[in-house]
Amino acid sequence: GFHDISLYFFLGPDQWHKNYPIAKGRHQSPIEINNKEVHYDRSLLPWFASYDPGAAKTILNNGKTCRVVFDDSFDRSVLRGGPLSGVYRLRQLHFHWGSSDDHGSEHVVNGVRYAGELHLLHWNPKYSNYLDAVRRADGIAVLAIFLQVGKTPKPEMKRILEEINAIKTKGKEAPFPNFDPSILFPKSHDYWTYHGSFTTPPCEECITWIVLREPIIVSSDQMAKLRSLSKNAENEPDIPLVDNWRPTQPLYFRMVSASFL
Ligand SMILES: Cc1cc(C)cc(S(N)(=O)=O)c1
Ligand SMILES: [Zn+2]
Repeated sequence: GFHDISLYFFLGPDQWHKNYPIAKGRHQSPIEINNKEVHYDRSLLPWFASYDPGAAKTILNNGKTCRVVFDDSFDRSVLRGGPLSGVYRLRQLHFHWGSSDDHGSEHVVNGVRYAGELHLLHWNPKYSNYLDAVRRADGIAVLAIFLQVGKTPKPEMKRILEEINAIKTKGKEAPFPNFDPSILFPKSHDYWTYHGSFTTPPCEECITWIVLREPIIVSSDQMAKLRSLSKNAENEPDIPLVDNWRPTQPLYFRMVSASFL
């Protein structure tokens, strides 16, 4: 249908504003993070994730990314601290990647594009539900982790990538029980934070971004695994699911704060 997001990637991010004017807003994501414009904020607290592995439910291919969804019916898996006030409930995680290892991340750091980017999306339970939270400036918190291609991949990524065969085409879903995504975190919790938006339509400006400085290492084969996903449904001609990242957007008058010197 016309509201099918994958159509928007087909039309191109520069067309999104025709249906979602906010896509040309002043608080859009992703952005380029440049050391010159970053402000070290020593009042920033460390962030903490306390996730219940039992909250993991399913993994699915929705035609625009590979997504793992979690039970967010109560404060079961939460993110707290950092720039956030109160706890935010983990709802889903998903990935962005390119058509080759030299690009694919959404955020760019001092001109460096990574092969991919993992987003863990959380919502503020002070609002009655997720759809209410996406209409609020402090409604959503996304923890973003860069995927860097290297020789010694993180073994914890294997579990997700093994499931990829079961969700090759759009609409395919498989059970994904007993998974604590914090095993994917890098050693350092150093982060940048700024206020931004969804990187896909409707591009709501409701996200407190927490972008980790340290990437996690994946192998080139693991990135190829993500690229083996298809945008199309089972009985349709194959369209590789690649390059599901939005180009960086203007920073305008925003401050990017760093938790580290
Ligand atoms: C596809 C998609 C859905 C949602 C809720 C959030 C995002 S993002 N990239 O802004 O975290 C992407
Ligand atoms: Zn995302």
